[in-house]
Amino acid sequence: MERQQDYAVEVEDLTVAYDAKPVLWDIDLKIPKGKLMAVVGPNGAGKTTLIKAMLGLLKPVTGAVRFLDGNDDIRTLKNRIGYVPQSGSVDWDFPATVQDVVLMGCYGKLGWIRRPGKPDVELAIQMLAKVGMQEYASRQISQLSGGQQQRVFLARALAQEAEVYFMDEPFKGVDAQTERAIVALLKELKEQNKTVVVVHHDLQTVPDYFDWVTLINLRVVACGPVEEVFHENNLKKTYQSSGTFLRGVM
Ligand SMILES: Nc1ncnc2c1ncn2[C@@H]1O[C@H](COP(=O)(O)OP(=O)(O)OP(=O)(O)O)[C@@H](O)[C@H]1O
Repeated sequence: MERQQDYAVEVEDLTVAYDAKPVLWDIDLKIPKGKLMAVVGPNGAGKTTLIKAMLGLLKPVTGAVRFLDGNDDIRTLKNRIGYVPQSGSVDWDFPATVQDVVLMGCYGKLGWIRRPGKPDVELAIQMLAKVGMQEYASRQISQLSGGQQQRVFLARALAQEAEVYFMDEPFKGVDAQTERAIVALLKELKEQNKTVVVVHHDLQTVPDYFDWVTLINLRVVACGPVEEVFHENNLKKTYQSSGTFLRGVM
């Protein structure tokens, strides 16, 4: 029998609307622990909205989201849940160095009162090295390219040492080398039994990068192991009427 704690995230009957217009309908999802899950669907399908609603950044019209061990209050889970927003969605008009930004990942563990100490700084530098950005540690975050900022966001999430990560298009606008580095990080997180939910647009790479997938377009078309649900029929249902060119994907 399935037990509550087998799931990293459970979404039940979730409906989300902007200005009374629903953009996600009746979403039910169960994401088992330790999975690398892609969320795929056409532009405007509601992928970012889903992530934000799961994180409590948007208030749903109906529905519930439960995390690890059935906890439905994300505020009590702070440092156990990590979020890498879409690059470009953060406006860095205040002065902060790359290292400062990565150290922000440690605040959940530290609390706001204790200042980060030497071990925290060492962890931050170690995580920057993982994403190939250690030489930029003292650079202002605003003076980095979009792809470099994306890597710093990843380092910040890693420094948090969370159990469940949400990443909104981490591969967007990154070069091939960075893409390989991010894939290696995802695999490393999986080896540590972390759960990672990734909004992803490149259908070709889904079977290589992920073991679980949710196909979404306003509603969930399918959710499950890639080898079971990522097939032409479901892709057609997901992308029909979106005008997306699917030939050559399967
Ligand atoms: N703040 C907002 N106010 C009103 N409508 C919004 C808002 N944000 C998103 N939407 C609408 O909600 C729908 C879902 O948007 P969302 O950004 O979640 O889609 P997505 O699947 O992430 O798209 P993309 O692949 O283009 O990033 C779209 O029709 C979008 O226009």
